[in-house]
Amino acid sequence: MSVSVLGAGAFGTALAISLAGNGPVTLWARNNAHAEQMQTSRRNVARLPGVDLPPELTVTSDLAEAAESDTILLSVPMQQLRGLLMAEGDALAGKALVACCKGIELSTGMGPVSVIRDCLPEAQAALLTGPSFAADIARGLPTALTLACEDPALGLSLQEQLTTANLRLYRTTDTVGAELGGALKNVIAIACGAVIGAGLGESARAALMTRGYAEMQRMALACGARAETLAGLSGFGDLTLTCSSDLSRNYRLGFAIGRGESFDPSITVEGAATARATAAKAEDMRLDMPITQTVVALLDGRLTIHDATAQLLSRPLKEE
Ligand SMILES: NC(=O)C1=CN([C@@H]2O[C@H](COP(=O)(O)OP(=O)(O)OC[C@H]3O[C@@H](n4cnc5c(N)ncnc54)[C@H](OP(=O)(O)O)[C@@H]3O)[C@@H](O)[C@H]2O)C=CC1
Ligand SMILES: O=C(CO)COP(=O)(O)O
Repeated sequence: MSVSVLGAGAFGTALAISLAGNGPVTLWARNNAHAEQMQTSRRNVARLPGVDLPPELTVTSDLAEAAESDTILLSVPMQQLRGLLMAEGDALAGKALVACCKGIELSTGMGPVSVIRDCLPEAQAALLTGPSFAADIARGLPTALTLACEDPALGLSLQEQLTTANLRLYRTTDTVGAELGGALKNVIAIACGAVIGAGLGESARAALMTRGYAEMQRMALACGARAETLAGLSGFGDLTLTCSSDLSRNYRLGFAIGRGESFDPSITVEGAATARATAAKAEDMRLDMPITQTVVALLDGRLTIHDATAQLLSRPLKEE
Protein backbone atom coordinates (compact mmCIF):
# COMPACT_ATOMS: atom_id res chain seq x y z
CA MET A 1 0.00 0.00 0.00
CA SER A 2 1.35 3.41 -0.96
CA VAL A 3 1.46 6.56 1.17
CA SER A 4 1.24 10.26 0.36
CA VAL A 5 1.57 13.25 2.63
CA LEU A 6 -0.40 16.41 1.83
CA GLY A 7 1.23 19.52 3.26
CA ALA A 8 4.96 20.11 2.95
CA GLY A 9 5.43 21.92 6.22
CA ALA A 10 7.89 20.84 8.89
CA PHE A 11 5.81 17.92 10.12
CA GLY A 12 4.61 16.64 6.75
CA THR A 13 8.15 16.67 5.42
CA ALA A 14 9.51 14.91 8.51
CA LEU A 15 6.86 12.19 8.34
CA ALA A 16 7.52 11.68 4.62
CA ILE A 17 11.25 11.34 5.30
CA SER A 18 10.63 8.73 8.00
CA LEU A 19 8.08 6.82 5.89
CA ALA A 20 10.49 6.75 2.96
CA GLY A 21 12.40 4.17 4.99
CA ASN A 22 9.46 1.80 4.33
CA GLY A 23 9.18 2.46 0.56
CA PRO A 24 8.15 5.12 -1.96
CA VAL A 25 6.37 8.19 -0.54
CA THR A 26 4.84 11.20 -2.28
CA LEU A 27 4.92 14.60 -0.58
CA TRP A 28 2.47 17.18 -1.94
CA ALA A 29 3.11 20.92 -1.65
CA ARG A 30 0.40 23.33 -2.76
CA ASN A 31 2.95 25.71 -4.18
CA ASN A 32 4.45 24.60 -7.48
CA ALA A 33 7.70 26.57 -7.11
CA HIS A 34 8.22 25.17 -3.61
CA ALA A 35 7.62 21.61 -4.83
CA GLU A 36 10.04 21.99 -7.72
CA GLN A 37 12.69 23.55 -5.51
CA MET A 38 12.41 20.65 -3.04
CA GLN A 39 12.41 18.02 -5.76
CA THR A 40 15.61 19.36 -7.32
CA SER A 41 17.54 20.54 -4.23
CA ARG A 42 16.41 17.51 -2.14
CA ARG A 43 15.82 19.83 0.82
CA ASN A 44 12.88 21.72 2.33
CA VAL A 45 14.87 24.81 3.19
CA ALA A 46 11.81 26.91 4.06
CA ARG A 47 10.22 24.55 6.58
CA LEU A 48 12.75 21.90 7.64
CA PRO A 49 16.27 23.13 6.94
CA GLY A 50 19.35 20.97 7.22
CA VAL A 51 17.76 17.62 6.38
CA ASP A 52 18.18 15.74 3.09
CA LEU A 53 15.15 14.21 1.37
CA PRO A 54 15.78 10.51 0.69
CA PRO A 55 15.57 9.19 -2.90
CA GLU A 56 12.37 7.23 -2.12
CA LEU A 57 10.58 10.56 -1.51
CA THR A 58 8.98 12.32 -4.52
CA VAL A 59 7.75 15.89 -4.17
CA THR A 60 4.89 17.09 -6.36
CA SER A 61 2.36 19.91 -6.58
CA ASP A 62 0.02 17.68 -8.61
CA LEU A 63 -2.75 16.64 -6.20
CA ALA A 64 -4.01 13.93 -8.56
CA GLU A 65 -0.57 12.27 -8.47
CA ALA A 66 -0.46 12.36 -4.65
CA ALA A 67 -4.06 11.13 -4.40
CA GLU A 68 -3.18 7.89 -6.20
CA SER A 69 -1.97 6.48 -2.87
CA ASP A 70 -4.29 4.39 -0.72
CA THR A 71 -3.26 6.12 2.51
CA ILE A 72 -3.06 9.89 2.69
CA LEU A 73 -1.64 11.86 5.60
CA LEU A 74 -3.06 15.38 6.01
CA SER A 75 -0.37 17.58 7.50
CA VAL A 76 -1.72 21.11 7.32
CA PRO A 77 -2.56 23.40 10.24
CA MET A 78 -5.90 22.62 11.90
CA GLN A 79 -7.66 25.77 10.73
CA GLN A 80 -6.70 24.92 7.10
CA LEU A 81 -7.90 21.30 7.15
CA ARG A 82 -11.50 21.91 6.08
CA GLY A 83 -10.43 24.17 3.21
CA LEU A 84 -8.07 21.49 1.88
CA LEU A 85 -10.72 18.75 2.17
CA MET A 86 -13.37 20.87 0.48
CA ALA A 87 -11.03 21.90 -2.33
CA GLU A 88 -9.72 18.40 -3.02
CA GLY A 89 -12.67 16.28 -1.88
CA ASP A 90 -13.24 14.56 -5.22
CA ALA A 91 -9.73 13.14 -5.25
CA LEU A 92 -9.71 12.21 -1.55
CA ALA A 93 -13.14 10.63 -1.04
CA GLY A 94 -12.95 6.92 -0.26
CA LYS A 95 -9.28 7.04 0.86
CA ALA A 96 -7.84 6.34 4.29
CA LEU A 97 -7.19 9.88 5.51
CA VAL A 98 -4.89 10.31 8.51
CA ALA A 99 -5.00 13.78 10.02
CA CYS A 100 -1.64 14.86 11.45
CA CYS A 101 -2.76 18.17 12.88
CA LYS A 102 -3.46 19.19 16.46
CA GLY A 103 -6.25 21.55 17.29
CA ILE A 104 -9.92 22.43 17.49
CA GLU A 105 -11.61 24.15 14.57
CA LEU A 106 -12.55 27.67 15.60
CA SER A 107 -15.74 27.87 13.54
CA THR A 108 -17.24 24.53 14.66
CA GLY A 109 -15.46 23.29 17.81
CA MET A 110 -14.57 20.06 15.95
CA GLY A 111 -11.30 18.13 16.06
CA PRO A 112 -9.53 16.85 12.93
CA VAL A 113 -11.23 13.44 12.71
CA SER A 114 -14.66 15.05 13.05
CA VAL A 115 -13.78 17.58 10.35
CA ILE A 116 -12.76 14.79 7.95
CA ARG A 117 -16.02 12.96 8.64
CA ASP A 118 -18.00 16.16 8.24
CA CYS A 119 -16.42 17.02 4.88
CA LEU A 120 -15.97 13.53 3.40
CA PRO A 121 -18.32 11.03 5.10
CA GLU A 122 -17.21 8.23 2.79
CA ALA A 123 -13.51 8.59 3.68
CA GLN A 124 -11.93 6.44 6.40
CA ALA A 125 -10.70 8.88 9.05
CA ALA A 126 -7.79 8.47 11.47
CA LEU A 127 -5.43 10.65 13.49
CA LEU A 128 -1.67 10.55 14.07
CA THR A 129 -0.70 12.53 17.14
CA GLY A 130 1.61 12.53 20.14
CA PRO A 131 4.93 13.89 21.37
CA SER A 132 7.32 14.60 18.52
CA PHE A 133 9.22 17.48 17.03
CA ALA A 134 9.51 17.39 13.25
CA ALA A 135 13.27 17.89 13.48
CA ASP A 136 13.62 14.79 15.69
CA ILE A 137 11.58 12.58 13.36
CA ALA A 138 13.45 13.88 10.31
CA ARG A 139 16.80 13.08 11.94
CA GLY A 140 15.65 9.55 12.71
CA LEU A 141 15.62 10.01 16.48
CA PRO A 142 13.41 7.53 18.36
CA THR A 143 9.80 8.68 18.66
CA ALA A 144 6.48 7.13 19.74
CA LEU A 145 3.09 8.39 18.58
CA THR A 146 -0.59 7.42 18.81
CA LEU A 147 -2.57 6.26 15.79
CA ALA A 148 -6.25 6.76 16.58
CA CYS A 149 -8.93 5.15 14.42
CA GLU A 150 -12.44 4.10 15.38
CA ASP A 151 -12.32 1.11 13.04
CA PRO A 152 -10.02 -1.40 14.81
CA ALA A 153 -9.09 -3.28 11.62
CA LEU A 154 -8.15 -0.11 9.75
CA GLY A 155 -6.32 1.16 12.85
CA LEU A 156 -4.20 -1.99 12.96
CA SER A 157 -3.44 -1.79 9.25
CA LEU A 158 -2.44 1.90 9.50
CA GLN A 159 -0.34 1.21 12.59
CA GLU A 160 1.61 -1.40 10.66
CA GLN A 161 1.90 0.71 7.52
CA LEU A 162 3.01 3.93 9.24
CA THR A 163 5.39 2.53 11.86
CA THR A 164 8.98 3.00 10.72
CA ALA A 165 12.39 1.98 12.09
CA ASN A 166 12.50 4.94 14.51
CA LEU A 167 8.83 5.94 14.70
CA ARG A 168 6.84 3.52 16.83
CA LEU A 169 3.04 3.80 16.73
CA TYR A 170 0.62 2.72 19.42
CA ARG A 171 -3.03 2.47 18.44
CA THR A 172 -6.33 3.36 20.03
CA THR A 173 -9.95 3.49 18.91
CA ASP A 174 -10.55 6.59 21.08
CA THR A 175 -10.34 9.32 18.45
CA VAL A 176 -12.06 11.88 20.70
CA GLY A 177 -9.46 11.46 23.44
CA ALA A 178 -6.55 11.59 20.99
CA GLU A 179 -7.96 14.69 19.27
CA LEU A 180 -8.49 16.55 22.53
CA GLY A 181 -5.19 15.56 24.13
CA GLY A 182 -3.21 16.82 21.14
CA ALA A 183 -5.23 20.00 20.86
CA LEU A 184 -5.50 21.07 24.49
CA LYS A 185 -1.86 20.46 25.46
CA ASN A 186 -0.90 23.33 23.13
CA VAL A 187 -3.03 25.74 25.17
CA ILE A 188 -1.32 24.68 28.39
CA ALA A 189 2.08 24.99 26.66
CA ILE A 190 1.31 28.64 25.91
CA ALA A 191 0.52 29.15 29.61
CA CYS A 192 3.74 27.41 30.66
CA GLY A 193 5.82 29.47 28.26
CA ALA A 194 4.26 32.60 29.70
CA VAL A 195 5.14 31.81 33.32
CA ILE A 196 8.71 30.90 32.42
CA GLY A 197 9.04 33.97 30.19
CA ALA A 198 7.80 36.14 33.05
CA GLY A 199 10.29 34.56 35.45
CA LEU A 200 7.63 33.00 37.66
CA GLY A 201 9.59 29.78 38.13
CA GLU A 202 9.60 26.03 37.58
CA SER A 203 7.17 25.38 40.45
CA ALA A 204 4.56 27.54 38.74
CA ARG A 205 5.11 25.59 35.51
CA ALA A 206 4.60 22.27 37.33
CA ALA A 207 1.39 23.60 38.87
CA LEU A 208 0.12 24.74 35.46
CA MET A 209 0.98 21.44 33.77
CA THR A 210 -0.83 19.48 36.48
CA ARG A 211 -3.90 21.68 36.72
CA GLY A 212 -3.85 22.03 32.93
CA TYR A 213 -3.96 18.25 32.66
CA ALA A 214 -7.00 18.31 34.98
CA GLU A 215 -8.67 20.73 32.54
CA MET A 216 -7.77 18.54 29.57
CA GLN A 217 -9.34 15.55 31.31
CA ARG A 218 -12.43 17.50 32.33
CA MET A 219 -13.17 18.51 28.75
CA ALA A 220 -12.18 15.17 27.23
CA LEU A 221 -14.22 13.03 29.63
CA ALA A 222 -17.24 15.30 29.15
CA CYS A 223 -16.89 14.71 25.39
CA GLY A 224 -16.84 10.92 25.84
CA ALA A 225 -13.07 10.26 25.75
CA ARG A 226 -11.41 7.56 27.84
CA ALA A 227 -9.20 8.64 30.75
CA GLU A 228 -6.41 6.27 29.71
CA THR A 229 -6.12 8.00 26.33
CA LEU A 230 -5.43 11.28 28.10
CA ALA A 231 -2.80 9.53 30.22
CA GLY A 232 -1.07 8.24 27.06
CA LEU A 233 1.23 9.65 24.40
CA SER A 234 -1.40 11.88 22.81
CA GLY A 235 -2.27 13.56 26.11
CA PHE A 236 0.16 13.43 29.02
CA GLY A 237 3.07 12.54 26.73
CA ASP A 238 2.62 15.49 24.43
CA LEU A 239 1.80 17.83 27.32
CA THR A 240 5.14 16.98 28.90
CA LEU A 241 7.12 17.59 25.71
CA THR A 242 5.40 20.78 24.66
CA CYS A 243 5.35 22.45 28.06
CA SER A 244 9.01 21.78 28.76
CA SER A 245 10.85 22.48 25.51
CA ASP A 246 11.66 25.76 23.85
CA LEU A 247 11.60 23.88 20.54
CA SER A 248 7.81 24.14 20.85
CA ARG A 249 6.26 27.06 18.98
CA ASN A 250 3.31 27.13 21.39
CA TYR A 251 5.68 27.36 24.33
CA ARG A 252 7.71 30.04 22.56
CA LEU A 253 4.61 32.16 21.87
CA GLY A 254 3.78 31.96 25.59
CA PHE A 255 7.38 32.81 26.48
CA ALA A 256 7.20 35.93 24.30
CA ILE A 257 3.93 36.97 25.97
CA GLY A 258 5.52 36.45 29.39
CA ARG A 259 8.43 38.68 28.41
CA GLY A 260 6.20 41.29 26.82
CA GLU A 261 7.79 40.69 23.41
CA SER A 262 6.20 40.33 19.98
CA PHE A 263 5.99 37.01 18.14
CA ASP A 264 6.16 36.36 14.38
CA PRO A 265 2.49 35.88 13.35
CA SER A 266 3.49 33.72 10.35
CA ILE A 267 4.67 30.90 12.63
CA THR A 268 2.18 28.04 13.03
CA VAL A 269 0.93 28.15 16.64
CA GLU A 270 -2.07 25.85 16.91
CA GLY A 271 -2.82 26.63 20.55
CA ALA A 272 -3.94 30.20 19.87
CA ALA A 273 -7.06 29.40 17.84
CA THR A 274 -7.59 26.22 19.87
CA ALA A 275 -7.62 28.20 23.14
CA ARG A 276 -10.45 30.36 21.78
CA ALA A 277 -12.35 27.39 20.37
CA THR A 278 -11.96 25.49 23.64
CA ALA A 279 -12.99 28.40 25.85
CA ALA A 280 -16.18 28.81 23.78
CA LYS A 281 -16.87 25.08 23.92
CA ALA A 282 -16.26 25.00 27.69
CA GLU A 283 -18.74 27.82 28.16
CA ASP A 284 -21.37 25.97 26.11
CA MET A 285 -20.74 22.78 28.10
CA ARG A 286 -20.60 24.67 31.42
CA LEU A 287 -17.12 23.33 32.16
CA ASP A 288 -14.68 25.15 34.41
CA MET A 289 -11.47 25.73 32.41
CA PRO A 290 -9.74 28.68 34.10
CA ILE A 291 -6.28 28.16 32.58
CA THR A 292 -7.69 28.01 29.06
CA GLN A 293 -9.75 31.15 29.69
CA THR A 294 -6.69 32.89 31.08
CA VAL A 295 -4.67 31.98 27.99
CA VAL A 296 -7.36 33.56 25.80
CA ALA A 297 -7.25 36.71 27.92
CA LEU A 298 -3.45 36.83 27.60
CA LEU A 299 -3.63 36.33 23.82
CA ASP A 300 -6.22 39.10 23.56
CA GLY A 301 -4.13 41.40 25.75
CA ARG A 302 -7.00 41.68 28.27
CA LEU A 303 -4.76 40.52 31.15
CA THR A 304 -1.07 40.91 31.93
CA ILE A 305 0.78 37.80 33.05
CA HIS A 306 0.95 39.19 36.59
CA ASP A 307 -2.80 39.93 36.75
CA ALA A 308 -3.48 36.51 35.26
CA THR A 309 -1.36 34.84 37.93
CA ALA A 310 -3.06 36.80 40.70
CA GLN A 311 -6.46 35.84 39.30
CA LEU A 312 -5.64 32.12 39.17
CA LEU A 313 -4.14 32.15 42.67
CA SER A 314 -7.17 33.87 44.20
CA ARG A 315 -9.75 31.39 42.93
CA PRO A 316 -11.83 29.72 45.70
CA LEU A 317 -9.96 26.92 47.44
CA LYS A 318 -11.10 23.44 46.44
CA GLU A 319 -10.34 19.74 46.65
CA GLU A 320 -7.75 18.40 44.24
N1 LIG B 1 6.31 20.87 13.53
C1 LIG B 1 6.21 19.93 14.45
O1 LIG B 1 7.18 19.61 15.16
C2 LIG B 1 4.91 19.20 14.63
C3 LIG B 1 3.74 19.65 14.06
N2 LIG B 1 2.58 18.97 14.28
C4 LIG B 1 1.34 19.45 13.71
O2 LIG B 1 1.40 19.42 12.30
C5 LIG B 1 0.52 20.41 11.77
C6 LIG B 1 1.30 21.20 10.71
O3 LIG B 1 2.35 21.86 11.39
P1 LIG B 1 3.75 22.16 10.72
O4 LIG B 1 4.04 21.21 9.61
O5 LIG B 1 4.73 22.25 11.80
O6 LIG B 1 3.46 23.61 10.12
P2 LIG B 1 4.34 24.47 9.14
O7 LIG B 1 4.05 25.87 9.51
O8 LIG B 1 5.74 24.02 9.14
O9 LIG B 1 3.73 24.15 7.72
C7 LIG B 1 2.38 24.25 7.42
C8 LIG B 1 2.22 23.73 6.00
O10 LIG B 1 0.84 23.66 5.68
C9 LIG B 1 0.70 24.13 4.35
N3 LIG B 1 -0.66 24.59 4.16
C10 LIG B 1 -1.31 25.54 4.86
N4 LIG B 1 -2.55 25.66 4.38
C11 LIG B 1 -2.69 24.78 3.38
C12 LIG B 1 -3.75 24.45 2.51
N5 LIG B 1 -4.92 25.04 2.57
N6 LIG B 1 -3.53 23.51 1.57
C13 LIG B 1 -2.34 22.92 1.49
N7 LIG B 1 -1.29 23.16 2.30
C14 LIG B 1 -1.48 24.10 3.22
C15 LIG B 1 1.71 25.25 4.23
O11 LIG B 1 1.97 25.49 2.88
P3 LIG B 1 2.82 26.75 2.40
O12 LIG B 1 4.26 26.38 2.68
O13 LIG B 1 2.51 26.84 0.94
O14 LIG B 1 2.35 27.93 3.19
C16 LIG B 1 2.89 24.65 4.97
O15 LIG B 1 3.69 23.87 4.13
C17 LIG B 1 0.07 21.28 12.95
O16 LIG B 1 -1.23 20.92 13.31
C18 LIG B 1 1.04 20.91 14.06
O17 LIG B 1 0.45 20.99 15.34
C19 LIG B 1 2.54 17.85 15.03
C20 LIG B 1 3.67 17.36 15.62
C21 LIG B 1 4.95 17.99 15.46
O1 LIG C 1 3.14 19.15 18.65
C1 LIG C 1 4.31 19.32 18.83
C2 LIG C 1 5.11 18.42 19.70
O2 LIG C 1 4.48 17.21 19.89
C3 LIG C 1 4.99 20.48 18.23
O3 LIG C 1 4.80 21.52 19.08
P1 LIG C 1 4.65 23.01 18.53
O4 LIG C 1 3.55 22.99 17.51
O5 LIG C 1 4.34 23.80 19.75
O6 LIG C 1 5.98 23.37 17.95
